[in-house]
Parts: sequence; C-alpha cells; structure tokens
Amino acid sequence: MSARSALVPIILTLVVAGTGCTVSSTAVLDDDTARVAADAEPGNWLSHGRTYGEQRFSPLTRISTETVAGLGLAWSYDLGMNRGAEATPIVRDGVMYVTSAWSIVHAISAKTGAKRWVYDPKVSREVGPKACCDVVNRGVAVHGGKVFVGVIDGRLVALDAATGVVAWETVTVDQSQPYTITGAPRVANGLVYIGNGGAEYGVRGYVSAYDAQTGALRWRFYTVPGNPATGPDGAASDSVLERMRATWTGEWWQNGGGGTVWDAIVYDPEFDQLLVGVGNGSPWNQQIRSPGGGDNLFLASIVALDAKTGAYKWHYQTTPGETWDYTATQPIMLADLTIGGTPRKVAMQAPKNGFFYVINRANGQLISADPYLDMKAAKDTPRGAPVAWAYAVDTKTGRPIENPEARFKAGTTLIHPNPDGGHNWHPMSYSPQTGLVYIPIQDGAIDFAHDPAYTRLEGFQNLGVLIGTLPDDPQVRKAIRNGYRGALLAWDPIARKAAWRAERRGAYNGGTLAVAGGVVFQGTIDGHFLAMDAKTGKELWSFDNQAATLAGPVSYELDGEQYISVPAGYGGVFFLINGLFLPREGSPANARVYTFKLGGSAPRPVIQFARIPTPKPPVLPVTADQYRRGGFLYDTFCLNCHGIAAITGGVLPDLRKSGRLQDAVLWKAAVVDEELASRGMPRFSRHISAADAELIRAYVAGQAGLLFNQEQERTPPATQ
Ligand SMILES: O=C(O)c1cc(C(=O)O)c2c(n1)C(=O)C(=O)c1cc(C(=O)O)[nH]c1-2
Ligand SMILES: [Ca+2]
Repeated sequence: MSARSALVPIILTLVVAGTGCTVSSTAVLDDDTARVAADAEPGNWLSHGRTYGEQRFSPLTRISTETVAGLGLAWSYDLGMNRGAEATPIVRDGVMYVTSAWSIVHAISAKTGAKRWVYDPKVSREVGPKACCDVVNRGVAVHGGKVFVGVIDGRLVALDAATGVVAWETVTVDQSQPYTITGAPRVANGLVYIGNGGAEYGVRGYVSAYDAQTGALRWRFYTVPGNPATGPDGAASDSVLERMRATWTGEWWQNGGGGTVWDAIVYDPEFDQLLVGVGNGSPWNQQIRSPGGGDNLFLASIVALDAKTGAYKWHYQTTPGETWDYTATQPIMLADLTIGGTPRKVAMQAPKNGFFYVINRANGQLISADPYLDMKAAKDTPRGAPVAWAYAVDTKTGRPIENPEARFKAGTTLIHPNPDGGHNWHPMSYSPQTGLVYIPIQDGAIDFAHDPAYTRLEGFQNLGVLIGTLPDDPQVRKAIRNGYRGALLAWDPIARKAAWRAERRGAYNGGTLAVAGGVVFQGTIDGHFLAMDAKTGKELWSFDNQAATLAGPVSYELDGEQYISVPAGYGGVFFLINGLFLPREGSPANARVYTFKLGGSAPRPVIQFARIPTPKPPVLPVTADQYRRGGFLYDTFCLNCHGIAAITGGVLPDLRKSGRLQDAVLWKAAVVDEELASRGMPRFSRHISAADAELIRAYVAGQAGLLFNQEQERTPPATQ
C-alpha cells in the first residue's frame, strides 16, 4: 500500500469520538485524522482501542441483543504456536493484522481468514527467560501503509502493510539488559510510540517516540530517575529529573528502579498529549529499593506528555511508594462524562491496585477514586484474613489512605489484591449507551514477606519479596484455589459503583468489547467466548473456543456483514505460573483467531489432546529441611516458567512428568549444565550448584508424588 492510498478522501462530517463536537468540512483524511474520526469508518478497527480514546465501543448495530443468538463461526485462523494470545487485531480495508507470541505478525483476509503474509522477527529463544509473563504480544499499529510491531527482544519493526516486507527496524533498548516489549505501539502525529517491560528483573522504564517514516528516535521519556552520578540523560524527562529524584532514597538505580511502560499508551488528540501508564518498582520491595521511603515518582502513575516533544505535562500517582507490583500500566480510556452537571474530559483507569480512577485529563487532577474490589472484606482464608493495602483514596489530596500493616514490615502479610492485580492488561470497554465500563476483574490475596537475604541476581527476577511456598496439604490448596475468583464488572463511573457483576469460573478472564447493538463480549480463562446484555449482564450467547480467550475482541463490517473477532490460546502468565488456579486444563493446541458473524457455519476446529499419566516419581533421601530448601530454590528459579508447586498450565514442560526427573544426571544436565539454553531454559550454572539441583529435584519429585497419588485414587491400577 503506498502512502498515497492510505489517504482516505471523504466529505467529512467529523464527529470527534465521544466529544459531541461536530466539524463539517471537505477534506482528505490522513491516518491520524481517520483515527480521530473513527466513527466515520465503523467498518474498520483502526487502532488498538478502535479510536484514539480506546473505549473499545463499536457503533455497528447488526449484532444486537435481538440477533446475537444467531452468531456462528465465520472462520478461524491457526496462529501456529501454543503460546499466549493477547493481541487486539487491527482491521483495515478487509485485512486483519494480528500478532502471536514471539511477536510474529499475521496479515489475514478479514472476510475469509485466508493468510496474506506472515512476518517472523526470528527472536532467539534465549530471550524467553527475560519475559516475566510469557513471550506474548498485544498487537500492532497500522499507519501510512506500514504495520508497526514491538518485538519481545526490544526491536521496533515497520513492515510494508501490503507485503509484510521490513521497511525499517530499530533496537529500542539495551539488549544486554532484561528489557522486553509485549505492548502494542500507538501512532499519532507521524510518530510511533513504544514502551517496554522488565521491572520484575531490574530495568529503568521509559517510553520513546520514533519517526513513522524513517524509524529515527524523536524523543524519550524516562519514568524513573537514573544514577545521579551519571547526570541528566539528554532526554525529554530531564526537566523533571530533579523532581523525580527528590522522591527516591538510597541507591535505587542499582536495580533500575522499574517504572516500565509495558501496556497502556494513549494518544489524546484534544490536548495533543500522550497518557502513559507506568509500572511497578524494581525490586518490588520498597524497603530495599528506596529504604528511606518516598513516593518514588513516576512509579504506578499515569503521566501526561506533550505528544510531539515528550515534555512532561502532569501526572497522577495511583500508588505512592509502590511495593506490591501495583502497576498503573492497565488500559487507560478517554471519555467525556457529565459529572454533577458539569461536562468533564476524563481519563479512566482500573489499575492493579483495586481502585477505579476518574482523572481530569486537562490537568491530572483526581475527580474520583473508588474501590472496584471489596477492599473491606477481611474474610478469613486458609492463610488468615487478607490485608487490603488501602481502603479508600482521599479525593482532596488524591492520596490513598493506606493500611499501615500492608507494607509487610513485621513478618508475613497476606496482601489484597495480589500482584496479578484486581485488573490486569485485559482490555476494558465503555458503552456510551449504558454509561458503563466493562472490567474483567479478579479478587485474590497472597503472602508477602521482606526478603532479608536479598541480593541482585543478574538476568533473573529480583523482587526482594518472599511469596511463600504453597503448602502440600491438598485441602489447603483447594481452599486457596477456590479463594481466587474472577468476574466481569459493569462499573458506573459517574455513580461510582458497580451496576452489575457476573461471576466467572476462575480469575484472569478476557478483555471486553461493547457494541452499539447493546451487547458486551468477553472471553474467559476456561476457554469460552460470551455475549451479554450490556445493561444487565445476562448471558445471551456463548461459544466454546477450547482455549483461554483473554485478548481484546474487535468488531468490523465487510460487505454488509458485521464480524466479531478474538484471538484465543493457551499461554500467558497464568499458564506458566498459575496452573493451580486454572479451571480447565491447558492443551498443546495452537492459538487461533476465532471470527464470528450472524449465520456463520464454519466447523469448529477439532482439538484433542491426550492426558499423559504421571510416571511414578523417584523418592529422594532428603530431610524435611532439605525438601523445604528445594521448594525455596524451586520458587526462586523455576516457578516463573514451570508453575507454583510445579503445577503447569500445559504450555511449558510439566516437570512432574518429565523423564529427566527420574535421573539425576539428566536433571543436572538441564538445570546446571545449560543443555537446554538454546530452547529457552535460563543459564543457571552460576546460581544453582549440583547439590542444590538435587534438592530441587527432590521437591519436584514430592510434587509429582502428590499428582501421582491423586491419579491413582481416581484410576485404581488394574488387578491381574
Ligand atoms: O513490570 C513489568 O515490566 C511487567 C511487564 C509485563 C509484560 O510486559 O508482559 C507484565 C507485568 N509487569 C506484570 O506485572 C503483569 O502482571 C503482567 C501480566 C502480563 C500478561 O501478559 O499476562 N504481563 C505482565
Ligand atoms: Ca510488573
């Protein structure tokens, strides 16, 4: 596609989305204007959240509360691998651009699902261990005949939209550091905006703007201060460097400080500003990171920057002195709301910390903040009563009223919400018809304790927090599992309370889409795709996608037919770490894009997988203390990929069933001798001794024993 054909000439009645402001003129729509006027192109889904305001509301009406029961599969497309599917597809002029894990871009016919081209950035699998939460990707941006993708190894690549051929590529990070990119780029003003991740490992976060035509860096804004000894960065953030530094203590730069911009970046055309969501501190534990306390700007904040220059405009910090992985990277949405009779231009966010924020986007002042989780419910759990980090936010000062116990200074504290957050990256949507924001939420708590023996491990997660090994007792496990719940919440940002709540089977459910036909769509962790009445939450339709459906669904129209499309796939952080909490077993089936239309009758792909019985594990002669130490080492080095208590989500190898578990030599070859490094196993030789590897094996063998016994109880061995 040439740059010229990307210009859309129309007689323009430009309704600036959500503003009610109508401008009439004859004009040529360039890509940026087209996104502002996205309602003039309801058939397309032009950018991550459809419009710049990212409300994920489609004005299309054919699929409605009346007709939705007639939805059927139009086509499905195999994304070629069984890793997490988190991308929001972009649909433009009959072509869908969607990514799979490992940052692979697929261009597909939006009508038939036929492949146009595939671009694979060929990332070394050794990069995998740098990703805290699987090698996922949340999608591309399309602009001026190019497709932009952030690559997990830190590259930003521009492709020719017609052919998938690389137009330019640039490295946006120091690749010797544990930086990753999982978020979707955004484009405005001829600039491509991209952030990065890595705050679990230890990096310094920033957001950058690149020239969409040439790939040249135009500006960069660091979200946390660097080592004062090295002076200013020559970056757009320099003007607020002193202000940031004044809120930090100790030698925070030793582990980067964190503050990664790994998901939300929203362009606000009305103020020509970029709103970026900033992540958690690095290490998590503020007692280690910034021992004298302080707010640690701009962690866990929404920061507004001049979109052309990156100059600081304002910020709002959701969690001052962040210490629980409470990122404010969650999706940010722009809207015009009339609050108390006054029209307000607002930004809305439901960050991990459990509160829903409405912010005046002219100046960053807090309008309201209310708990979307029940922060006061101090229900007893098998691990005691959870401690909510804060019960309320003082709207006058904009600061939370913190619970003094929550900073885990005295022993182990059960913190609510847990680091998955009350809401994570899963996109929320807003229907201007109902006035409700549809938020996938979850409600769980986890033990936090200060790690007195913390030392930075180069290339590994550095949290400074002990989370605690899962007890072996099956009854306790069951209770912990049942205590972690998920729901879809319809939140009224003006009334400041939920209008309805629909329970889900398990936590970490999918993103939402609202359509003008009065329907809300959501995928679930247990593999279904649901349509609900936007007013009431009543379920109107469902489809078994056979794979966790977490990505942001989209809607588009072609030749008079409306489509709903959503990627689905096993993978993502829950399938690595949180196997314990999965309501449905993972499968090795590939991720797929599922696309629906009224009367669609494509057959559902047949996915079968055999459950492999657990071999009888070896019994290793270790003491109870050694077993516990094995568990501790497992939690430190293995849990992030192979799951809590070696319970896998089915994506990476199940160590309990691994042949290597049976044999000390084979086990050591993988764990210590780096035999599997090229396949993505971290290089542990400097950190795990042969003796420690045996203790880890003893722990995993113990966990395998629990599963083996369960299976034997279910299926008694045949008698001869
Ligand atoms: O601090 C970071 O840099 C960072 C990065 C990412 C990421 O890039 O995926 C996640 C997180 N943190 C995180 O805290 C988190 O809960 C999370 C969930 C997911 C996911 O894709 O499911 N990514 C991330
Ligand atoms: Ca994080």
